[in-house]
Amino acid sequence: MTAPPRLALDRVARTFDGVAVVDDLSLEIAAGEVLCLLGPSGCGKTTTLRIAAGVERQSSGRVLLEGVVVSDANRHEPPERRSVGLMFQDFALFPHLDIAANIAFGLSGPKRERGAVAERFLERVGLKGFGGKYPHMLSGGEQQRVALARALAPNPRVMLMDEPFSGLDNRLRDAVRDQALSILKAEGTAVLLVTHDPEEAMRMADRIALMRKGRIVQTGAPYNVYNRPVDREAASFLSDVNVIHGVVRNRQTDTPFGLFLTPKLIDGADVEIIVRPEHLKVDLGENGPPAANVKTGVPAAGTVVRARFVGAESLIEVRMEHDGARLISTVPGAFLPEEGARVWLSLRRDHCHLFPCRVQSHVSDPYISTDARTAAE
Ligand SMILES: Nc1ncnc2c1ncn2[C@@H]1O[C@H](COP(=O)(O)OP(=O)(O)OP(=O)(O)O)[C@@H](O)[C@H]1O
Repeated sequence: MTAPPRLALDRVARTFDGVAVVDDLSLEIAAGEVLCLLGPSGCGKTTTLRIAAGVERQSSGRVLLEGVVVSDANRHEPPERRSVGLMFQDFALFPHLDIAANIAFGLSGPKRERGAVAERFLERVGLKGFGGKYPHMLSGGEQQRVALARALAPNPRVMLMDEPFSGLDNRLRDAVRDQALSILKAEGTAVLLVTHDPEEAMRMADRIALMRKGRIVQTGAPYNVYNRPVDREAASFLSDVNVIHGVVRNRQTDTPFGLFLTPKLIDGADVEIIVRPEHLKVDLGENGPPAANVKTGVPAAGTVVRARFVGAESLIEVRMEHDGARLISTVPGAFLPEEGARVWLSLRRDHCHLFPCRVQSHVSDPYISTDARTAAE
């Protein structure tokens, strides 16, 4: 028999003043798994986490820990009875307690045992010997690691983390979160991590749950969420995107970059082809336009309006000749064509995502028929 998920939210909703902040949201997290709840500010991430912790009570739905209902319409276990660890951005260490006492604070049992556990977790986070110091004597990164040790010391079955690393500068953040991740993995803790930072989510998560307006709109491994977005908003939340517009004619969309088959869409439907900057190829075309091929379609010409070296890659902005639109390409290394140079752009067609526009100018429903859509899905 498979073990029940460490944490499950089952059709959870929360309204404030009649507004649904969390709306029919379900998720499950297994032991040793990191699920990142990723979404823009105000989409309901923190409220979801607070419901999981028991700090907030949902308006409807259930919260289960290891298959046991801890909150539904009839019961509500308080946070301290849920065996969940909490770590927030504004983690407050107790200033009047030394580091060892801070870590031992939530532990039960004889003082000596609590002290030994605190020592062990200090060592785990690389702060052996810091037990007698006080919080103000530690750097931000060290304090964050103490907060992690404090959250882990009671051996929680589930760890709930809300933007826990956002107070740290970039380099320190990478080091602290990599260390946190390896400890959490070693402990086999189920982790729900809330963030609005796609890079953090992709770095930390086994699965990302992309959230918008109180709902999860897509869940999957980071690679899949990045490479198979469900819609334009999902694509553009994870990185900058280029948008190429087209209109369906005879079941296909003709663009300056070649034809795209659109068999499910009706003639006249407006479509958007979304492509990330790293999937847009730049060619100087010194010997004329590069040849069209199956992988990259037809190259289209434009003029370089900006070329910048930004470290591991270069960023090239091109104004297209066919419609004046500006497209951005990122290419590895220091490839810097002259501003004003004529170049050819082509698309990695396997990384293009085609969606009907949300607002249509010629048709009311872009799909051929509801039946056709259902059959095709
Ligand atoms: N106690 C409350 N009373 C009324 N409205 C609330 C309450 N808590 C949250 N909200 C509202 O619910 C919405 C979602 O808030 P929440 O903090 O869950 O979003 P979030 O995605 O975590 O945002 P951020 O990334 O900015 O922290 C916001 O519009 C917020 O103002």
